[in-house]
Parts: sequence; structure tokens; C-alpha cells
Amino acid sequence: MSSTEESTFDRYRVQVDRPLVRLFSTYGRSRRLWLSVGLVANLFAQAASLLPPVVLGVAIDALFSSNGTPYSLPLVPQTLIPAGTEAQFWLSVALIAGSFVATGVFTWIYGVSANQFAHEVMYAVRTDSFEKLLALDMAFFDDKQTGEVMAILNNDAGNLEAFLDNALMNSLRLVVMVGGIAFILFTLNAQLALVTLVAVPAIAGLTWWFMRAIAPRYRQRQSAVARFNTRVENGIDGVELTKTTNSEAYERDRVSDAAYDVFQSTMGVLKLSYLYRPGMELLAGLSFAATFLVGGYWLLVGPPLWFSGELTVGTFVTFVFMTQRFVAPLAEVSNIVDQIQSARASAERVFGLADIPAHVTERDDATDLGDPRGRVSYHGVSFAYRDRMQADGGGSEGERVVRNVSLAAESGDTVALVGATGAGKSTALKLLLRLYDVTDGEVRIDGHDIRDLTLASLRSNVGYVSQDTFLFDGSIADNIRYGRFDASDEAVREAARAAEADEFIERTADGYETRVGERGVRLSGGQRQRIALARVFLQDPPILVLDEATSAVDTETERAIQRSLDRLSEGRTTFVIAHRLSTVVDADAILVLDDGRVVERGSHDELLDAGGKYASLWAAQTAA
Ligand SMILES: Nc1ncnc2c1ncn2[C@@H]1O[C@H](COP(=O)(O)OP(=O)(O)OP(=O)(O)O)[C@@H](O)[C@H]1O
Repeated sequence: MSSTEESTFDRYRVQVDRPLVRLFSTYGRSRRLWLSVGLVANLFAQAASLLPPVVLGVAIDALFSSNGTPYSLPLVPQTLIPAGTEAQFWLSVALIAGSFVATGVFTWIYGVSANQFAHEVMYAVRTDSFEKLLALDMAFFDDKQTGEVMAILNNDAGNLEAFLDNALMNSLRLVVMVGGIAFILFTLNAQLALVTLVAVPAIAGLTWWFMRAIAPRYRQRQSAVARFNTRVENGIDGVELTKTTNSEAYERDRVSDAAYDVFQSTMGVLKLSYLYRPGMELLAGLSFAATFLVGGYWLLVGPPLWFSGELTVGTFVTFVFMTQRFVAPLAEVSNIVDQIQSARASAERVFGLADIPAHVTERDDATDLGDPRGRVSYHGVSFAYRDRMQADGGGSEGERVVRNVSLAAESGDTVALVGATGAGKSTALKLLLRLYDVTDGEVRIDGHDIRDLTLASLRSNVGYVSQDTFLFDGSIADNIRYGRFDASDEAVREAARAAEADEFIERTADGYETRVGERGVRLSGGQRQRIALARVFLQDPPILVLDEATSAVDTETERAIQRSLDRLSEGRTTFVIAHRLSTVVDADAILVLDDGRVVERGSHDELLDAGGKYASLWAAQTAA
């Protein structure tokens, strides 16, 4: 895929509607207990933390100064307040100590609940996204979007966790603090409260501007990070090629360009933050200074300008404390906004992935293939790679790589596909496993259209050895057992013996427990192939697809592989893609493909007699 072409993933990502709302409806509902406990405990923690400055102000006026102010607390009926200075002092002490204890306890509860909630969601997002990924069509992976997808499982799930953990709780804290403080201040002295809170609309305006301005920059940064991941991954995958072609400088520059994009886009985000954060600090500071100026003047000289009434020292102290209290949560607004924006972009990506439709799916009424005899037929099968994922249809005649292919193999037959590279041989056989679905025509097994079968019963009945054998990091035994996880050790050995792999496996350091390394790098190509064959022996399917590797192995290995292949195909319907024609002279039918079409078919002898393409290929190979 070229970088200018919009990826399938991007197309679905931009269509995600209200990603954060969807985050809650998808993942929040089933965990609402943790969330509610967290939110309520947070509410109590913040409310309790507002009490000490209020009690302090009341105590200063009623107990420590001689201005005759009675002891009264907002929202508390006067009948509950004890008479007598000493009792009121102890009440103040109890209230202050109690509210600190309550703040501590509720903070602990909300921390635990919020963490539990956020991490459970992160876990669910990761596992769901990976499961979705496995369900996607092969065409998605042909788009080479692995970096993007890795970013979803790593960064995006992490961003959502940070958002649910910090941003959500901090926004509640902000609302409670600013709302609670505003309420208390207005109750105590509405005129001075106006001075203290005059900065709030400006703070809200600045925040609104910031949120709007930073959103596209966040998206840019996340895309840049994804591109960087893809680049690095590619670079690591291709390290051998890079070294052998002396292309280190070239590869380094490519990664460096991608890293520079990340740098640039991060700076784009930071540049806005540079304006926003100090702006917030300044506004919050101004609010504090104005309160101190007006309140202090009021106490010293009397009400300034149009202010009127009385201001007590206790109220002034409460104001000063409270102003500081709301500066801290407000200064966090930028962090909250940061986290919300990046969570929004992350949720968009998580649900963008979730929304990509899979085309190769099972019908609701799919039937189980059971134990098939292994009759396989293709009826006018055509296929184009593009139309699987393209909204505009695609798959025009020119794009088809398999064209109107028909064939019939009886149970136990061996059918060989030969032809020039790129003729469509592998593609034609991948259709038999529904790695892709046909564009036109149908593929049948024992008379069933394979699209009517359950995917599991189809694929367990078709053994597939691809051109490049993939091994997972793990032991040799794990790799043979892959797909038949409950196979006994003896069955694994037997399969290895049938594939003539037993001998070399026993010679490795830990035998069947030897680790093969990532992608099986610690084994040779021929050894990997034999392990792949052992895997298919263990699977024991009635139908086989063998995509012969073009990579050269030594003659001895080749013979060993050929012997195992012969053994493997005995009694099974076998499709083999052959590059060396000598391996298929005994096939029941040989199909010669050219540009997606079957141009010749027949037995080896028939095709030689016909003197066509096959005959000339044969002549070329035997002369060599
Ligand atoms: N995943 C893919 N996405 C898009 N096009 C593809 C994909 N795989 C193969 N093609 C194209 O389809 C055509 C047929 O490829 P295919 O691998 O089936 O050929 P082949 O005959 O098996 O070749 P070879 O002998 O080299 O393995 C080629 O033009 C190839 O470029």
C-alpha cells in the first residue's frame, strides 16, 4: 500500500461517532459498579476536603476574635451546634480531623475503584482488539497496517486507561471543587465571591479554544507514531537484507524521517500547551491576587468601590484558602484536556478497528463438513484481491488474478498447478481455505459450497503448507502441535518421523523442547519446512494444499521432503504447486496456469504430447 492511499483502517476510523460515549457504552456498562463506587467516593473525598477551611474561618470569627460573630456552619441547622466556646472549639477540632480522615479514606476507595475500572477496560480493549484482528480478512493484513494495529494494542489502550483513571476522576474533582467552592464562597460573601470567580469564564474560554485547537494535532501525532512503529518493525524484519545490501544508512534515514515526523507533531502539540498552561496559571494567579487585594483592602479600610457590607477576618481566611484550593484543580485542566483529547483519538482508533467488516465470515446456518471424502471442485472461479476491501467494488476484469478456473479432483487425487511466477497458483489454492473468498464462481468440497460450511470444519479438513513456513517462538514440539494442541507427545513424535524431521530434532540441544526462536530463525529453511510438514501429518486432513517452496534445499533434504510429501498425499486429495516439474510427473492432473487462466490440462504424458506450454517448460527444466 502506498502511503498516499487511504488505508481501510483510516476509512473506518474517521467514521467513528462520539468515540468516548461509545467507550462507556461498550466497556463501561458491565463494570459500572467499580465506576460508580469510584465516582461517589471521589465526590465525598472532594467534599470532605472543603470542610477544614470553612470550619477554620468560622472558628476564627466565633472563637478567636471578639467581634461577636455566632458559631454557624453552612447547611448545618443551628440546633445541632453546641453552646459554649469550649464545646464549639472541640467541635471544630473534630470536624477538621474528621474531614481529613474522611478525605483519606474516600481517596483510597476512589483510587482503588478507578484503577480497577480503568485497567479492566484496558485489558478488555486489548483482548477484544486482538480477537477482532484475528477475525479480519487476510486483505486487511495485505494492507500492511501492522504498526497502526500495534499502536492500538499498546498506546491506545494505555491512553484510555490514563483517561479513565486520571482524567475522568480529575474532571469530577474539578467540577466538585469549583462548584463546591463557588457555592461556599457565594454563601459566605457573594460580592467577594464574584471577584474570586471572575476568572472562571476566561478559564473556560481558554480551555475551549485549547481543546478545539489541539484535537487535530493529537491525531497527527498518533498517526506519526503509528507510521514510525511500522517503519521500525519493517526495519527489524528486513535487517538481513539491509546488512547484505549495505543499506544501513538508507534504512536509518527512513526511520529518522519517521521519528522526525513524531518529533514535529509532538512539538505541534507542545507549542499549544506552552500557550495554554501559563495562560491558565496566570488566570488562576490573578484570581488569587484579586481576592487578596479586595479582601485585604476591605478588612483594612472598608468596602472598596461599589462593595458594601461587612467582611470578617474568618471569611477572608476561608476565601484565601479556598482560592488556593481551586487553583490546583484548575491548573490540571490542561492535563485533563490532554488526556481527553488523546483518549478520544485512541477510542476512535479502537472502534475504527472494531468497525472494519470481515467479509470472510460464517453463515448463521453454516453446516459442519463432518468427515468429507475429499472431492474438490472449482466452478468458474475468478478472484481479484482489490475488491475484498474496496468500497468502490474493484475487482474489474483487469484486476483479476484468477480467471474462470474450473477443476474437479476426486477423493485421493493429486492435482498439480504449474505455471510462471505470478500466474495465480497460490491465490487459486488460498481460495480453497477461504483465506479469501471468490469474486465469482464457487469452490465445492463433497458438493458443498465452502461458503456454506463452518470455517472451523473447512479449515480442519484442509491441511496447508505455505511457501514460507512460519514458526512461532516456542519449542519444536509446540510448533508441531500448533492447531492440535491436545496431541500427545507420542503423536507429535510420530508426525515428526513421518515428516523425516525426527532425526534432526533429536540432534538439537533439547530435542523436541528446543526453542526455535522468533519465526523459527534458529532453524534452517529445510528444517522449518519439515516441521511444517510434521504439523500437517499431525493434523491428518483428507485434503492437502502444498505450496512448494522455491527456496533451494540440498538434494538430500529435497529427497527427504519429497518422500514425506508422497507419504503425506497418499489417500488424500492433494493440490500441489510445483516449480520443479519432476515432482509432479505422477500427478493425476496437471493444470498449467497463465495470467490466472488454465491454459492446459492433462496428465504429464498428455501434456508432453500436446507440445504446448507445459512441454516447453519441461524441455527447459530437463535440459538444465
Ligand atoms: N496479498 C496480495 N494482495 C494483492 N495482490 C496479490 C497478493 N498476493 C498475490 N498478489 C498478486 O496476485 C498475482 C498472483 O499471485 P500468486 O502468488 O497467486 O502467484 P503464483 O502463481 O503462486 O506465483 P509464485 O509461483 O511466484 O508463487 C500476482 O500478480 C501477485 O502480485
